[in-house]
Amino acid sequence: MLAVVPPPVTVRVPSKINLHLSVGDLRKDGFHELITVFHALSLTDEVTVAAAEDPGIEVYGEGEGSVPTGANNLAWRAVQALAGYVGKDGGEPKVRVVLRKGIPVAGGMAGGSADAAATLVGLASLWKLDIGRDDLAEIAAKLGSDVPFALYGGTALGTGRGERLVPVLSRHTFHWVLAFDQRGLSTPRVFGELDRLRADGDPPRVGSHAPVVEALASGDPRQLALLLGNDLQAAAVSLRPGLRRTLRAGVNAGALAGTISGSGPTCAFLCADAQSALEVAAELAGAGVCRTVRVAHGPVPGARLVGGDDLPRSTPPQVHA
Ligand SMILES: C[C@@](CO)(OP(=O)(O)O)[C@H](O)COP(=O)(O)OP(=O)(O)OC[C@H]1O[C@@H](n2ccc(N)nc2=O)[C@H](O)[C@@H]1O
Ligand SMILES: Nc1ncnc2c1ncn2[C@@H]1O[C@H](COP(=O)(O)OP(=O)(O)O)[C@@H](O)[C@H]1O
Repeated sequence: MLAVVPPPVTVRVPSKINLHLSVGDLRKDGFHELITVFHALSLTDEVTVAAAEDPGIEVYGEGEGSVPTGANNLAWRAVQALAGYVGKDGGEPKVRVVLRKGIPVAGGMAGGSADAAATLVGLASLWKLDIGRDDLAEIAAKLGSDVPFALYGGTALGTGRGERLVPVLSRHTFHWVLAFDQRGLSTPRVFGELDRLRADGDPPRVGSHAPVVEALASGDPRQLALLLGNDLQAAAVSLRPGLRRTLRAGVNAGALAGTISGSGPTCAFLCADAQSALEVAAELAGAGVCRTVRVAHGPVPGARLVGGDDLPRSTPPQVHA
């Protein structure tokens, strides 16, 4: 009898920027307490999962040469985590994962986390699992601090090490220009640099996230522009001083404001509208301050099956402190 092989499943998953990132103390487990406002952008990766006798990972697109294809790829760790959770294939899942990357690698936009989240959603469909997004989020949090957000997307307040999420109302589509740097920055290195800067002095800290949440509800990009802030920015600029010039160039090109996303080095520029974003992107591309420029909008939904039925629940559960 012929075995029925299920058709491959493709998932589109957003990148993220941090509209607000407040870094607290270093915890005993090596992580820092965070308060962050995540915002999912239309710059995406696409992940295809398929049943295969020759398991493994293939990577194409943005930064393909610098993405590991072995067991340390975050998407493969997601395969193993879900297989372990449901007791499938004795820990050696017979699947092939193809990553088509648009998100810059080690860019502070959570590309690896996005691929892990997409893999969980794709496999849940491929294996016809009766599992919801909230159960996947528990597995996701073990894979990395940013992975749960990539499942839900939208705009959300993240606390803990970033994995505890509450949705934030965002009334508007915001338009962004993204400047990719020549090389990535290591997330642990940037957190370490912030610890060093804080041990040596007192770099300025972002204030409360509340005004950012209010600006999102108002939907006014000009109000939001005044409030973008990231405690990791000083550390990223300290490690990569050229970013100061990139940030200036975006504002000189007509952006309302610029910020470094997460641990960088990608710079995100908020623009007044879609037309302005195109104009800023064109001028920034000619300024010679970055490798590549992209336009994107947000918020957009989290990991979604392409052309198929989706898993239930599209916003994170309410969590009360
Ligand atoms: C900084 C942020 C902001 O959204 O994004 P990126 O710049 O990486 O995209 C995240 O906190 C990154 O999350 P993620 O990239 O998933 O990090 P993880 O794999 O969980 O952790 C990698 C390392 O970063 C440091 N880390 C991460 C999160 C956190 N709250 N405190 C930390 O100190 C730790 O050294 C940890 O070992
Ligand atoms: N699927 C993946 N895509 C990108 N990078 C990955 C992936 N899996 C593991 N990595 C590793 O994770 C590191 C961080 O990548 P990424 O998630 O893109 O950046 P960031 O943590 O800055 O948001 C990369 O340098 C790479 O070595």
